[in-house]
Amino acid sequence: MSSLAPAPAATMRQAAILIVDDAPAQLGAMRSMMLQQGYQTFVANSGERALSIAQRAQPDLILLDIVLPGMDGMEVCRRLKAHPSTCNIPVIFMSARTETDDIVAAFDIGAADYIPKPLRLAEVCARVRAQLQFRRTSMSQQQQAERLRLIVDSMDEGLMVIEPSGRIQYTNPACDRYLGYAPGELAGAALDALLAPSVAQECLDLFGQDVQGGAAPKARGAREVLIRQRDGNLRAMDFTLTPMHAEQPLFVALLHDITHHKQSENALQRAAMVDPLTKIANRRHFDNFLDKEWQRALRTSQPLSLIVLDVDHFKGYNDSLGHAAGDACLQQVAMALQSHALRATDLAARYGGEEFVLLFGETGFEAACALAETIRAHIESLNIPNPRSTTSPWVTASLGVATIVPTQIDDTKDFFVQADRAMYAVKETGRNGVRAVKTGATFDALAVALDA
Ligand SMILES: Nc1nc2c(ncn2[C@@H]2O[C@H](COP(=O)(O)OP(=O)(O)OP(=O)(O)O)[C@@H](O)[C@H]2O)c(=O)[nH]1
Repeated sequence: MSSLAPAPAATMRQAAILIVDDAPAQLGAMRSMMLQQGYQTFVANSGERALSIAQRAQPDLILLDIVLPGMDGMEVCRRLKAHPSTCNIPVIFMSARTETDDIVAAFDIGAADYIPKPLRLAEVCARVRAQLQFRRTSMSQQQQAERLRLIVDSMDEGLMVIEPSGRIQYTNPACDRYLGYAPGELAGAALDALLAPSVAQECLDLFGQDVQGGAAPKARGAREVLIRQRDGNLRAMDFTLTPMHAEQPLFVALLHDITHHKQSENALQRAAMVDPLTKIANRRHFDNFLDKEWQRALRTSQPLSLIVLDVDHFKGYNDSLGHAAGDACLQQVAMALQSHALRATDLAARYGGEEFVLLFGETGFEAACALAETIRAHIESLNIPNPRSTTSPWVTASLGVATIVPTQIDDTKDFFVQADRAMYAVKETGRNGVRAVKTGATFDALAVALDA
């Protein structure tokens, strides 16, 4: 025993050793040697006792004699390995049997080591140390793996591990949750079950380049994709692909849900197009809409009609009833206008102050005149009193109409000016009326032809 190496610092953590031997002298010697090494010890002189202590005390290592009364060491080891609470405890056999068959049988049932008797105590200590060190290392690896699993499981981002063929190997709980799948259900699925075919193909191309290219693989920046959920709905996600440095080429996809971000982006976009007071389209929306409808009318040679509407004597209205009442009046007028612009090719908008505009696609001159008159009558029939009006006891409006079949030499600006001028002509001739003009090169040419 004097030749034994000093106990290494690691053993000061008091690893617990269970020593199983039916020979009291051997048991005693082993025990005092292990104590001297700084280990905590348990002893058992039978297989049954060894099993019971192992389950209760959960030692870090078991030194197990093979020849025992009753249940032999081989059977003890078999049972230890079969039980979940003891299967990971390393077992070192100690035996005088040194036949190859015995040694092979011992390793086959899960022995960590096999020490021949008579024991050389320094060798026993060295083997015990090695096993304990190995156990510590593998336990810390297990703990690390467990910690990594916990991190991946509790991530808010979805994570997928994908093979270069596009086969999904693993998805974390956030990914399953986002896409509405049960845990593990996506494993084995193809990437194109989730992505649009063109996007899935792009990913496969990238995988191919990374696998064959030999160049240092690098992460691809996040890109916005629509991912198909299990119920078929699409969900907007930021999608980042990163090659994984593993034995086999694999790719990690990170999915960041941007549905809320998209919703607020859409809400912002919508808000940017709406007049805050009246909640109908604003001038910017109208200008874009006019450009779009103009281009369409150019292609189809269909007429386009524009109404510019200005509330009459609105300054007087505000002055007599207050600004808040003025606001409410504008809201009522806007609602009335909105009710006349129902087709996808129509739009009612507040252009500014008490001025409104309405655009009607595929609407000719007569139809636009009729519409304008209906709208004028509608405003008057709202019966909103306007005490200062010299035109009517009620709030009224003046409407200018312009109709055009646009050609390449016409422009939207002049079209608007024509409707505006018509509206001012109504103002000058008593208000609460409609004035309409046909404008643009098509009608000019027609007028010339008729005059001729
Ligand atoms: N309450 C309210 N008033 C507004 C708003 N925008 C513009 N106005 C008012 O609308 C009035 C427009 O007055 P004017 O341009 O002189 O025209 P008017 O009094 O309607 O006279 P005519 O157009 O000639 O019939 C001004 O007093 C503005 O202050 C608004 O958002 N709310």
